[in-house]
Amino acid sequence: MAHEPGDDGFVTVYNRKSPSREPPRDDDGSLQLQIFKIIVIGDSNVGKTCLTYRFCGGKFLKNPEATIGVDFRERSVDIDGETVKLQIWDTAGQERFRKSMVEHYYRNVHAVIFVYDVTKMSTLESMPEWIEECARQCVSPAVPRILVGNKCDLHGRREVPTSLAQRMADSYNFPLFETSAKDPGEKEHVDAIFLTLAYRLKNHKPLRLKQPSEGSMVHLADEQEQPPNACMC
Ligand SMILES: Nc1nc2c(ncn2[C@@H]2O[C@H](COP(=O)(O)OP(=O)(O)OP(=O)(O)O)[C@@H](O)[C@H]2O)c(=O)[nH]1
Repeated sequence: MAHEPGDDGFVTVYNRKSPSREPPRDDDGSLQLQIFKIIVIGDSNVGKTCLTYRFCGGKFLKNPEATIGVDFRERSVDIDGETVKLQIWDTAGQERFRKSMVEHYYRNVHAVIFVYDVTKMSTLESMPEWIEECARQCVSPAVPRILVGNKCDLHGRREVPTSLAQRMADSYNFPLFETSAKDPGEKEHVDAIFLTLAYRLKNHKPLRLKQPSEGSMVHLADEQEQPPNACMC
């Protein structure tokens, strides 16, 4: 079971290697580790599992099964010389596999990744419903949200033009990324999407994220400081 971090991303973890199972020796006998909870949301089959697996496992997951409830994946990354752990919640897209879990998805979340499939227009069209669900669950507006179009490797089957997705992203003030969990050439781009969020969370700074052209790297630009996740409800 994954640890659930608090609003500031910190959880208390215990040293599993300790033969006595006692906490490691720190000031108060505990080790503080910064963990950020990132949830991945969107219609079934858009590639949420494959994207999270690409980031956490480094590979394209062949033959994934529909997610039931939630799957957890984790990856530790180095941000400005400090290690932070990204706890990725790969959520179920199918209503029947997610309805009892929705509150858990959004509790203490630090960032939300909304995913659609560039080869299926309906997955972009349903995006407002996912965004409304997120709002209904009292996720603070200060929690970063991004929009990701997946399956860009399927060039001949694209239904969603970048311009249309960009308009939707702009209307919500989200950064837009287009990528592919399958294309090995997009591995670094997938990493960059998650690392950008990690940087933002670690530094509590909003970032303007740009994707100037297909396949190019993410560009970051700092804005003013903003408080971390704090539920307004
Ligand atoms: N061509 C291509 N196929 C992909 C890509 N990502 C995922 N797929 C395929 O899309 C299908 C669904 O992928 P999943 O990752 O299971 O989708 P999901 O959004 O997690 O689905 P749920 O668990 O039902 O919510 C699988 O057949 C994958 O092989 C991609 O970038 N390109």
